[in-house]
Amino acid sequence: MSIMAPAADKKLTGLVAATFTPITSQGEINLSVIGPYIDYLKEKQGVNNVFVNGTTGESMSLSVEERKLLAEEWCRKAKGKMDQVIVHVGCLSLKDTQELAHHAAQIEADGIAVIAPSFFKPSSADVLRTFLQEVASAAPTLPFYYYHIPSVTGVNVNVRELIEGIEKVIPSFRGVKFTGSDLMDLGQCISCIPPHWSVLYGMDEQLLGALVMGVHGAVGSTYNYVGCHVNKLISAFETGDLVQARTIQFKIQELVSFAIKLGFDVGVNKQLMNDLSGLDLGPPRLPVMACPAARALAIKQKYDSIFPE
Ligand SMILES: CC(=O)N[C@H](C=O)[C@@H](O)[C@H](O)[C@H](O)CO
Ligand SMILES: CC(=O)C(=O)O
Repeated sequence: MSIMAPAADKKLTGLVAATFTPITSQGEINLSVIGPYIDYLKEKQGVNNVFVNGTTGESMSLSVEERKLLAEEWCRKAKGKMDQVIVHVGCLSLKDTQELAHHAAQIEADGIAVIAPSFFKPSSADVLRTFLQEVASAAPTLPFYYYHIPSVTGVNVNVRELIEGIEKVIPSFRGVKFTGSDLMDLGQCISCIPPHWSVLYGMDEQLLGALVMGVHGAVGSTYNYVGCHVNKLISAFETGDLVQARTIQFKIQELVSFAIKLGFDVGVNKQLMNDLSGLDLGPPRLPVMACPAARALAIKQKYDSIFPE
């Protein structure tokens, strides 16, 4: 066996919570909540993987230094508790992204994920692949995931085209977090990848469609508080009980569509999580606005009516 083999190279499957970043009322990152947050996810939601410093974690509104401190604390507190900690390291600057990738390797994260830069956008799948290759070279042994989220980045490359043969330039490539609705592209990715890679779906409200297509897991913000229900959805799907799987998916759709009508951004989502979990994750950071208390409470009431105790 090569000594260059990644230490924790296990296939990523099941639910992955895209975590919120705890912030104090003064607007500083709040590392003290991360330990209790991990216990909550494990014990109350049955979620054993986290995706930190992503969209939900407001990574693009954090400094590189803050992202390092957060990633380090997540890795430290998750040790022996979570199966995997995936650290999102994407930034607008290649240098910053490489620095965070290198740091993630030092703190023994289980993997890194990278979104496409979105101010100056890669002009083609080839250019994006070259960017990803430069990032991976800063952490060559760490499992590497491309994070596809065209609704946010505006970079809508065909993922199948991007990943075709990508292991030749990124030997550590292990899969895709696919936050998009193109089930054809999703299926074409799943059908072409080697068995030890993972494709994880990122549109929580339509996970069942992606499970049918063959995804290996899911990364999402709502698994912070509906993870326990979605674990049942996945079990029902795996045992062939589509009626039960649909029943749960329809409930999640009812919750998310209700939230979207009230303006479901990270600020609202974070306040909903505060109300449902009892954790104090604080407010979001500008330009995301804090959520009016009444709005999150209305969504919580909807949650309580959809998922009575
Ligand atoms: C755009 C966005 O943030 N998508 C998240 C994951 O990637 C999802 O988890 C959504 O928050 C969720 O599906 C609710 O719409
Ligand atoms: C939602 C998601 O996957 C993220 O926070 O990046």
